[in-house]
Amino acid sequence: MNLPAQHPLNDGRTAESRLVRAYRGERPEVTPVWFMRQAGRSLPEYRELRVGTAMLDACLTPELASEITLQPVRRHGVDAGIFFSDIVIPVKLAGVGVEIVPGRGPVVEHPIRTAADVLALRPLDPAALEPITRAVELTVAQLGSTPLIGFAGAPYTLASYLVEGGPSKDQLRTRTLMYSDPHTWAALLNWCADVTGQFLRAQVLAGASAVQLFDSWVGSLSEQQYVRRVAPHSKRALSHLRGLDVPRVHFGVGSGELLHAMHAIGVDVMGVDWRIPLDEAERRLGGGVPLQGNLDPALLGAPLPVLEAHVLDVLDRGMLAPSHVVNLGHGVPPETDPDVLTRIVELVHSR
Ligand SMILES: Cc1c2[nH]c(c1CCC(=O)O)Cc1[nH]c(c(CCC(=O)O)c1C)Cc1[nH]c(c(CCC(=O)O)c1C)Cc1[nH]c(c(C)c1CCC(=O)O)C2
Repeated sequence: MNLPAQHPLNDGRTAESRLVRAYRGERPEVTPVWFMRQAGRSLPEYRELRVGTAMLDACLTPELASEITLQPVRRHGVDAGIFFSDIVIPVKLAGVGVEIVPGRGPVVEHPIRTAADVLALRPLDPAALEPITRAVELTVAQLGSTPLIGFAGAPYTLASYLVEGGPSKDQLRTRTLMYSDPHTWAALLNWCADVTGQFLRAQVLAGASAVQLFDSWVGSLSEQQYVRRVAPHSKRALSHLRGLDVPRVHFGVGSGELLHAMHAIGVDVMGVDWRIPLDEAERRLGGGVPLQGNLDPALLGAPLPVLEAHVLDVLDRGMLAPSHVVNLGHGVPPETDPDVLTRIVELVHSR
């Protein structure tokens, strides 16, 4: 491994954690669990800390980003922290005007739609990643033997925000660009792959013990277009982790038809949304792939006995995979009662 000697995976702090073992395909006695968007608006302590600070400013203030990352770990006893940041941070650090509008998501000042727009994109100066490095270092020092998961947005999902200028239902303009101007498309996705790959590498070098590549909106693509026009760029993003032996997780919403192709870019673990059961995901992947997921976030608001039965069903189906990390099929909805998340952690750990 080319990880720094004092890296948590190298110095033994996290290598034997339940999460890292499960990501490597072992079955620890207790199934690990964490939640996408575990840090954030479901927590009153998060809302309190965020008062008066814009989302992306919070991400770039190391002490704040670190504290927000730690909050759900302390509160719920989850098996990992997920670094508090956002997929658009590397885009912003490369000089693109982007902010996060509360309740809406990332909004880009000048959407990127033409060859000239793509040509004008600047590379990311590695020095700009300093606040990320610092925040990760502060966080892993506090986490001790609990692993930190680093993450980044995959090129397609990032490009969808750049082209649409904000959140969109089915990435229509983005897909139109993909069909109409393959050269501009490839240049844009390569740029996204490099900034997002640099962001990912910085987190691992600073101490993250695993990474998750979020291709959240990949479900709007056909498998054929994914393989031809997107997968090579996702691979390129991961190539920035060359020489760094950390488990790689890949996840997209509505990606049931793409599981096999998404796994084939060279990842260790597949995240599954709630639309197909884990035994079906296992079948589609042809067996042998560790799985993560896939509680339906809608059930967080259901009566406790209904939710608990669902958790047990997901655990049962996960037994068919070589290993399983419990998570939601997408992020924690902001209106979730945080005690419900704590209850899920207790239930998973008690089985
Ligand atoms: C698509 C995407 C984005 N950002 C992210 C993705 C991929 C994951 C997914 O599919 O949800 C990734 C992300 N964004 C955030 C995290 C933090 C870590 C965690 O999961 O706890 C992670 C992993 C913080 C955040 N990122 C955002 C928030 C909410 C903003 C706030 O609290 O003010 C948080 C906690 C903002 C954001 N950023 C983005 C969206 C769609 C939104 C939501 C808009 C809203 O509902 O307000 C883009």
